[in-house]
Amino acid sequence: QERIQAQDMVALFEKLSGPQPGHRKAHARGLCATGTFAPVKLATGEPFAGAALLSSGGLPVLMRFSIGGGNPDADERMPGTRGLGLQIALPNGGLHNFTGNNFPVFAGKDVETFHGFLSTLLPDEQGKRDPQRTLDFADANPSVKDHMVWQKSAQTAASFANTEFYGLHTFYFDGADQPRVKFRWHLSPDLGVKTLTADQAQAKPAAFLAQSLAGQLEQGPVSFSLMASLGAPEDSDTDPSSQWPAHRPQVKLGTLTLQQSGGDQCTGKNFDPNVLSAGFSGSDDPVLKMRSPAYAISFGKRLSGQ
Ligand code: HEM
Repeated sequence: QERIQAQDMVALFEKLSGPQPGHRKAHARGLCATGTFAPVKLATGEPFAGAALLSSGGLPVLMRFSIGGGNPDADERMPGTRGLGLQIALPNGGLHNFTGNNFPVFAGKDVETFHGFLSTLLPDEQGKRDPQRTLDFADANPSVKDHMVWQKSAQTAASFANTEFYGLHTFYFDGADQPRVKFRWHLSPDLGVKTLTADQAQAKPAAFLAQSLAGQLEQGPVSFSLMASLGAPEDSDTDPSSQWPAHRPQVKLGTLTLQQSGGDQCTGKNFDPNVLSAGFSGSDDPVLKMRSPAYAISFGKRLSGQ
């Protein structure tokens, strides 16, 4: 099997959505927001205790909520991928990014499988798409199946504030007075998960998510809990299509509270998920590793109007 590079992924995204100069090559449609991160207090020896990320309250946060795909005018009534790029600024000048999606399992065990899966969505020479190609690919590549099951059942997000976001990859934390922590993170909306039926979604305008979020912010606090699931030795740390058992212990790391939504502070940002604060590191997951070069290529292109 041919090795797929970051530029091949970006080229495929550009084929799927057509060239969109100046826009992100994935998650092109987005909504920026700001807020603060308040960490929980952890006792010495507990997992994550002593992390710089968790050592002081009220850290400034920049967020970008998004719709999957390269179309900057994507219809928000459509079910499917929603994303969140989250950047926490530490007092020492460090940054920690958490960039996740609303699905709990990735479409493929590695970059080649993900690329193959997305390629089945391209139209043929006659401009026709063939869903059977995708089904045949899934039969030959079972690691995309759990994601396809999710996609089939996914409903339209009612609001970004009512959406759960999953980091999918495995990360590590190395701190003093504790064994190495192996974890996967997710953000759980404190207002609860809410989705729309197809009829409810069709009754909305094509763009409603900015207003939904602004309305919720007027009514009261909008927040998320940052959670970490702790992995057992047998849980995969390199395969984002392999879900960990749901009963793994969970630690709450803190609360993310939104202050404002709208604005263009996210335009010049790159929410590269491998930018991590002291003590944290990414696993050898090849999909996680590919994300840094792919985001950098897209970042450079969009900043230069390509
Ligand atoms: C090989 C796998 C992947 C590739 C090649 C890829 C590629 C990209 C690219 C090129 C961008 C645009 C970056 C920019 O212009 O700033 C992007 C954005 C994004 N991706 Fe991925 N991605 C991958 C996997 C994932 C996964 C696993 C997740 C979720 C866990 C994810 C979530 C997001 C989100 C939320 C954004 C929007 C970030 C923002 O608002 O700036 N991606 N991705």
